[in-house]
Amino acid sequence: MVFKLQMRSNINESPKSLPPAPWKLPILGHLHLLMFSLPCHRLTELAKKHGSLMHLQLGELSHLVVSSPETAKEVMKTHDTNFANRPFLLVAEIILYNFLDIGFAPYGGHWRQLRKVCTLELLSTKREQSFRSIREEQYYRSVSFIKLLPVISGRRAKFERFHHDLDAMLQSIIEEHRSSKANPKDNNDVTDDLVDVLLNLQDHGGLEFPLTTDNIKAVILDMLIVGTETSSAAVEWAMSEMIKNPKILEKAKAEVRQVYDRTGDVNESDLHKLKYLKDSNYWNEAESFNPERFINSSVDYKGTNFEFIPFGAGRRRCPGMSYGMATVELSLAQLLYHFDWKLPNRMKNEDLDMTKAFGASGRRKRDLYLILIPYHPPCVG
Ligand code: HEM
Repeated sequence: MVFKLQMRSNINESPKSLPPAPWKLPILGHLHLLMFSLPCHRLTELAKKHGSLMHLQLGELSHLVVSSPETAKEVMKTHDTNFANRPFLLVAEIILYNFLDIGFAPYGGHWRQLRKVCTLELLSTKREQSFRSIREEQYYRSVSFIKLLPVISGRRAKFERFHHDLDAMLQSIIEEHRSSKANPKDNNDVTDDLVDVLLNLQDHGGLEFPLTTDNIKAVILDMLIVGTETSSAAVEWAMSEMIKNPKILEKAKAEVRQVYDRTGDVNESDLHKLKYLKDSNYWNEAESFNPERFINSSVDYKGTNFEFIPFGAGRRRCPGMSYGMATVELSLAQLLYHFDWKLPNRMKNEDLDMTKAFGASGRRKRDLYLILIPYHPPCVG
């Protein structure tokens, strides 16, 4: 099994036109098959048995599961718009203002407009720098809320209470921005941040669909939750894999220190010099961590090579790809540059537990605890 991709489709196809499927239960469909182990592992087993294209019924939605890059390309060509819709999630309905964000918006004009705003106004290179301060500030304000997400276990009343608190926080952020816009003298910040940009678009954007305040709140949540969860999960896994494979850790550390030792300043502008760090953990022997496989390889991560699609593919592929890559690479470069790392309590590297948690961003099941030893660069005292 070299590749696996789950695609969603709610087309009412007749059973005859659907690809092969495992046996299913009357109401659950195939849900029971994914409940007792990690979906990615279970799907791999099922694909081995049923072929490179199978059909799974999960509740009311029909899913196509594709397990080879060639089949994926073919299927995307013929069914592209069907895969542009998201599955229904109660948590997204309640927390994201009835799907008013980008990530869960149904495919159509409204989503297209938000996606354009996101790509051109929020995640453009020009904006990236000016958003750094708000990302940090708002990240800390909301992190305690975000941490609660996995604890909430599927009940409408709990989601609604959570949404109520989150909404109050977002409302106060918006009001603060409105009032500092109205009183520019009290405001020391000269650059527009993410909220300012969205409020400006709401007031003067000339958009096809009006940008409501709920829209703005939902988009802020997308940027905070999607943007931080995915990047931090990637950093956490990369660190775990390197701790488990000390030779790789040494190589990555040596490269980072060779590039940055001259100044001691780990900045974004020299990231392109790090060849080894542009890692990942999929593919041939998909379960083994082997960054070497990407060196001199023509396969990239941008969504056209279906062997490797960490950011998705097609119309809904991740608009935060460049930003996410920069965040992950810079965080790893800083962690590797400034510290040496070891496991606590004389734990052996090979004993590090690598179990994945059940969930969308695929985090570690158990937190990663490491001892850090500061590194003193030769040039900077
Ligand atoms: C390493 C970091 C990241 C990874 C691995 C990642 C991965 C993904 C994936 C797999 C998707 C679904 C794509 C599909 O359905 O085909 C997605 C969607 C999305 N991502 Fe990311 N992402 C990352 C960082 C970010 C950042 C930093 C932001 C914004 C600040 C962001 C914003 C979004 C949004 C808004 C969507 C929904 C797009 C839509 O539905 O049209 N992501 N991401």
